[in-house]
Amino acid sequence: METLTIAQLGNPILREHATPLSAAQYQEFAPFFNALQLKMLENNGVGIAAPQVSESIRAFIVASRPNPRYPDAPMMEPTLMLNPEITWASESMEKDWEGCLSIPGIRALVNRHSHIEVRYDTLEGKEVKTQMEGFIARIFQHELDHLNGLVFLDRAE
Ligand SMILES: O=C(CSC(=O)[C@H](Cc1ccccc1)CC(F)(F)F)c1ccccc1
Ligand SMILES: [Zn+2]
Repeated sequence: METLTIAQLGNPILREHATPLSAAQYQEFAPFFNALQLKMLENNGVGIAAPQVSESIRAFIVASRPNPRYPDAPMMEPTLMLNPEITWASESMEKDWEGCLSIPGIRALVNRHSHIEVRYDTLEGKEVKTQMEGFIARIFQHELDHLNGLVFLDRAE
């Protein structure tokens, strides 16, 4: 596999609606998902979506960690989420700063749901249903937007 390149804003791939994966494909993509996680880590990201490396499939990684901007952000293992969905979202919204590996050097204030309930599949094909709030909920919503051809600037206040 050639090394992954992060698509920058202006690349039409970032504007596509990504394609769902069939469970039969999960294991097939395992090497790609490892490369995707490495790409995120080498760029100090707290998340990354497959379309950002020009693979228009419904998969992303969430990897919250404390950082200067979010000192109280929870430390979590990088988590691969396949065919992710929001099943419930709070009325209450919170505004905070976001960045994007596809739009380097730009930060914007973005309104996101404070609490969400989500579902996704793991690489092993197990369905996970869980609740998220705060920074993790923010990252999930940011990455899900990437699967639907949206970037955070589209929602900037
Ligand atoms: O700007 C970055 C890197 S940009 C980043 O990690 C994006 C994820 C993200 C950062 C901040 C808020 C929500 C999502 C990753 C992307 F672009 F692939 F989606 C950042 C890192 C830690 C905290 C805040 C910002
Ligand atoms: Zn992004």
